[in-house]
Amino acid sequence: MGCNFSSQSKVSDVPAACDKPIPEPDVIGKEENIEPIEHSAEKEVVEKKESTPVPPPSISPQVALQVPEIRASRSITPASQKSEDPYSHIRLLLLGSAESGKTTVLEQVRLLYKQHFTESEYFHRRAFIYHNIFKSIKALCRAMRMSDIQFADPINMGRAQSIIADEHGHYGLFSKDLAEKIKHIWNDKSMQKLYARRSQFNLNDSASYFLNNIDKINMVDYKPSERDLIMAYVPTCGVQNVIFTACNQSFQLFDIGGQKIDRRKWALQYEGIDAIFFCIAISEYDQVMSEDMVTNRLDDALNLLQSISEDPAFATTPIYLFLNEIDVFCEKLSVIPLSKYKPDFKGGDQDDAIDFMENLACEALGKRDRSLYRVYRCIAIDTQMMAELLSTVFKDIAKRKK
Ligand SMILES: Nc1nc2c(ncn2[C@@H]2O[C@H](COP(=O)(O)OP(=O)(O)OP(=O)(O)O)[C@@H](O)[C@H]2O)c(=O)[nH]1
Ligand SMILES: [Mg+2]
Repeated sequence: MGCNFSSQSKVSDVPAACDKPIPEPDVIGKEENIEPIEHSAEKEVVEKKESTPVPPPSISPQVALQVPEIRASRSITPASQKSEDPYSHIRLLLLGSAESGKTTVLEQVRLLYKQHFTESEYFHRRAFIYHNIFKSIKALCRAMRMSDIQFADPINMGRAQSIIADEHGHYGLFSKDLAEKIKHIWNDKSMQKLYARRSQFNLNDSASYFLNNIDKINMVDYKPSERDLIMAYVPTCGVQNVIFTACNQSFQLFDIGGQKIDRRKWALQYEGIDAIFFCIAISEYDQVMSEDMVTNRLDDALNLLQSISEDPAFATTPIYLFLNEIDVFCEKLSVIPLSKYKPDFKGGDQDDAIDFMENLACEALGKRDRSLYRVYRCIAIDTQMMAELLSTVFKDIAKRKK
């Protein structure tokens, strides 16, 4: 049986998705402070501190989007120093391992609670969309090389080799030649067969979404849509936060990078936190961490949840647990049996498998009073689902605060 308070999300008719990216060296550059946005109506503020730089928009897009792949300062300013009166808001902290959906939740909050993106943020996300596309096609080419599948068009073999050999980050418009190569490879009949087996190798969850839209994206005047922003993966380095109003209450939501290197600085953000949003990508049951290529990602996420749950700093702080990526999880189950990785799972349908995952999470929260956590099943890229879920959660938090 699952825990109480679960939102029984529909697991049929969910968007198609795929696997996590093949690990590569960290992306980055120097730290960037994005100007706070002020909305005249409610004076809501978005503050950002990410260390993923993008050259200034004044440079020509072709040149400007070539973001260097250097990781620089990852310093995190303690949340308590980030606004004049940090305790005037209900303070929420997003935690979870890398690629668990934390930033996706934050970006849904921004879309749903009308925190518009600045031009520089669009520019920044756009750079990463090119990078996401290149990383995905490279991962697919590598997987093809390792598989027993041959390209339907033999010319694509040479194209794939050149993609694999290309060490650039590709944070900008693709040349016409490169765009054509990517399209030929992606549209190869055999590639589609390989893609159907994507659960067997690491691939970004949004690979097909962006690869299918490459013509629209590879345009000088391309501006990402809201959907594109939600689908992009921009690894968070440092901390970012958004201030918004819900249930007549002011909230401040903090999002921190979930990679191991970032976790060392998490504790700087713990002061004065009113509730934790913890994300687990339950689809990761068969994957290993990019940091060490050994630790199972789900086990890592559950251990992390347990350590946060048992941290004295959060002894009385409610945890809202988001069992995320239900769509990818359900898609994967038929290809990669859960019992192979979790022998305690004795089989059953999708709902049984989700219940099993929920039980694992509840075990990790085992020492915590039942009134101090809620568990929700979600697909963070689904804006409608998140609208309902977040509204319920904000109401609950506001009620607790009264
Ligand atoms: N299909 C699918 N994709 C998702 C879901 N949630 C997030 N994603 C995608 O997964 C990728 C990673 O999500 P993020 O929200 O950036 O992950 P994160 O936890 O912030 O990762 P770090 O910043 O590295 O700690 C993005 O491409 C998202 O679009 C989901 O429920 N389903
Ligand atoms: Mg993030």
